[in-house]
This record gives sequence, structure tokens and C-alpha cells, in this order.
Amino acid sequence: MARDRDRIAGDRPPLLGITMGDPAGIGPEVVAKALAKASVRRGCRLLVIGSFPVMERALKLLRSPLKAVKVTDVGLVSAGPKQVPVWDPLPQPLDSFEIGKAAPETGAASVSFITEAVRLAEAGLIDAMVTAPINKEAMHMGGYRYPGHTELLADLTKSTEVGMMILGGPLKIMFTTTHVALRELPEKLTVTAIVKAIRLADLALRESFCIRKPRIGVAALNPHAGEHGLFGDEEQTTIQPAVAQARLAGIDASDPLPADTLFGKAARGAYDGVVALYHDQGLIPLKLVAFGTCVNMTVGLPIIRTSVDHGTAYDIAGRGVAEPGSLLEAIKLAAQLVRIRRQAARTGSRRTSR
Ligand SMILES: NC(=O)c1ccc[n+]([C@@H]2O[C@H](COP(=O)([O-])OP(=O)(O)OC[C@H]3O[C@@H](n4cnc5c(N)ncnc54)[C@H](O)[C@@H]3O)[C@@H](O)[C@H]2O)c1
Ligand SMILES: N[C@H](C(=O)O)[C@H](O)COP(=O)(O)O
Repeated sequence: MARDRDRIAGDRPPLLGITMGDPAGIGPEVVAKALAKASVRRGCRLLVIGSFPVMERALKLLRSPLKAVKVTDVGLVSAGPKQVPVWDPLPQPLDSFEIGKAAPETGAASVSFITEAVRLAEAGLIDAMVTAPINKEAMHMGGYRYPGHTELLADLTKSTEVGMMILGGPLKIMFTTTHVALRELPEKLTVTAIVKAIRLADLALRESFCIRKPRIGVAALNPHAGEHGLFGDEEQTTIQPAVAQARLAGIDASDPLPADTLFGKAARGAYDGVVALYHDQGLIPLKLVAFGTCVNMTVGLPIIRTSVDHGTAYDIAGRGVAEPGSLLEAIKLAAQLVRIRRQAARTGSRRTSR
């Protein structure tokens, strides 16, 4: 069905739903700044999914030349060059909350925007969703106990094999685990979890980045890859067996490699993608080389979702100083992924370059 829809969509400019994120954070500001760039509107149409009064307030704060307009039918989104179409799914207007502070009502609202975007994407009313940052503490206060968008989206779309990939500069990194306390990490790093991450990295590199046979670098957990068991044995007991399984499935995955040099090698072109074992292992190199322009994408969903590389930045929210660079890149990538998916639907195959 999705394939038929893609075929019918043809070359119509993609309609991207941009969720506003946590209203108390910098999400509304970066959305307002990004939409003010003429370049971002070239080749795609944009619909903000969020609170209408909050969007109006963000545009006012920035003294933006743009004006928010309320959309009443998502099937008929049209906007002039100075307009920001907003689809507000909240039953009551959200207007009294404190900027820069986690609260149940803003946390719950940020989940409503995501839920609505998924509904619209599954109904074929938007072609992809791009998410501005949520605050996980606020989301929990609002009653939604998810570690992040990734797991919420997996649940909403009933998807079983989903993972977080973040792209920045020369790096494309797939995460085996996402938001996990370090003390709980060893028990989460199972053979199954690592094979899944390698498989999802391979899938994304082939289908979204058109690499025929991706070379995947797999990170070790311990210093010097454990040095034959001297500094930990997860490399031998878990990571190497996962690599062996992935290879049986035809995937070009490396042995577990010392993480202190792997990311540099990947950045210089030795690997098309890297499988990191935990959040900061992959995010430190990514954000060191490309914070502000990285893009997070969820792999394994039936819908397209990209996101920013930053959080709600409560420390600067409401001051008008937040940079929109990562959101601009996330929008660009979402539009590109829509085109790749449409092309694949037209030819009935995935286009690959190597
Ligand atoms: N995509 C997402 O939804 C997403 C991503 C990362 C973090 N988060 C959440 O955001 C909250 C805060 O997380 P954090 O403090 O670790 O990270 P953060 O990215 O919000 O802030 C880290 C630092 O970077 C600065 N910064 C962030 N984005 C910026 C921008 N666009 N322009 C200028 N400066 C910017 C902040 O001012 C702060 O000093 C947490 O709840 C976290 O879970 C959400
Ligand atoms: N780990 C991500 C980052 O630091 O950029 C982020 O928290 C987003 O995760 P979700 O897309 O699952 O919300």
C-alpha cells in the first residue's frame, strides 16, 4: 500500500510534518528560524505539528517576518512564502507554562505532537516527520515513560526492529543501545542486540544512502578491545559472536575494534558506517566533529523520521539565540529520503552506488 502511495505521489514536493518538540525548550525557536530560510522551502512543503499559540509566540520573540496560519484540513495544506502552516492537535490551547522548565503539560503536549505526526504519516497525509527536541524528564512527568522518540515511535508504529542512527560530517553511527545507565549496559549488550544494530546499519546504508555493500566498523567495549581478555571479555563472549552471525547473513562487519581509533578511521573513509555500543561512545565523536549539523534518523520504521542532534537546551530557551542548523539538515535529509523511497517504489528496487 505504501508503495502504491509512493507511486501516485510521483514528483509532488514532499510534505514534511515538523513536530515542535517540547514547547518550553528551543524547539519552537529553531522551527521558526529554520522556516524563515528560503532554501528550506525549495523542493518541499512544511507543516508544523504543534501548539498554535506557542508557534505564534516564537515568531514574535524572533521578530520574524513569518506569520503562523492555522491549518484546518491536512489534506489541503498550502502556504504563502511568509506563512507557517500549523496543525495544532491539542484539545485546549497551550498558553501558560514556564519556558526553560520541565513540566507535565509540556511533556504530554510534546508526545501529542509526535503521536499526531505518526498518525498523519501512516495515513499518507504527510510524507515524513522531522522532530524538534523533546525533554525526556518532561515526557516522563507527563506520564510517558519512554527513553526517547526512538522507542515511542517503535511502539506507535508497532515496529519490532528499530534503531537510532546519527549522521554527522563523515560519520554514520548506529547505536546498539540508546538511553541506558552505564551500570546497566553489560546486561543490555547481548548478541541479539548487537546483531540487530549491525543489521539495521547495513539496511540504512544500503537503502537510505545507496551503498551496495556497506563496510561496517564494529566498536569494542573495553580498552584496546579487551586485549585478549585482560581488560574485559565482552569482545570474545558477545561482540565477536554477533559479528560472526552478521557475516553469515552476508554483511561486511569488522571484528570488534578499539573504539579510541575506530571513529577516526571511519571519518577517514575506512568504513561506511560504525556500530557503537552505547550512547556516549558514538555521540562524543559525532558531536565533537559536527554538533549543530548532525541528523538523527530512526531506522526500521514504516515511516520516515529524522531529527535534530540537540536537546531542549532549557539554559538558552526563550532567548532567541538557538542555532537551527541541525533542523535544517534534518529537513533536507527527510526530503531526500522521501525521494529515494519514491524512486525505489517506481523502479521496484533499491538504487545503490557501490
Ligand atoms: N532529539 C531530541 O529530542 C533530543 C536530543 C538530545 C537531547 N534531548 C533531551 O534534551 C534535554 C537536554 O539535554 P542536554 O542538556 O543533554 O543537551 P542539549 O542539546 O539540550 O544542550 C547541551 C548544550 O548545548 C547547547 N545547545 C543545544 N542546542 C543548541 C542550539 N540549537 N543552539 C545553540 N546551543 C545549543 C545548550 O545550550 C547546552 O549548553 C534532555 O531531556 C535530553 O534527553 C532530546
Ligand atoms: N541520543 C540523542 C541525542 O543525544 O541526540 C537523543 O537523545 C535523541 O533520541 P530520540 O531520537 O530517541 O529522542
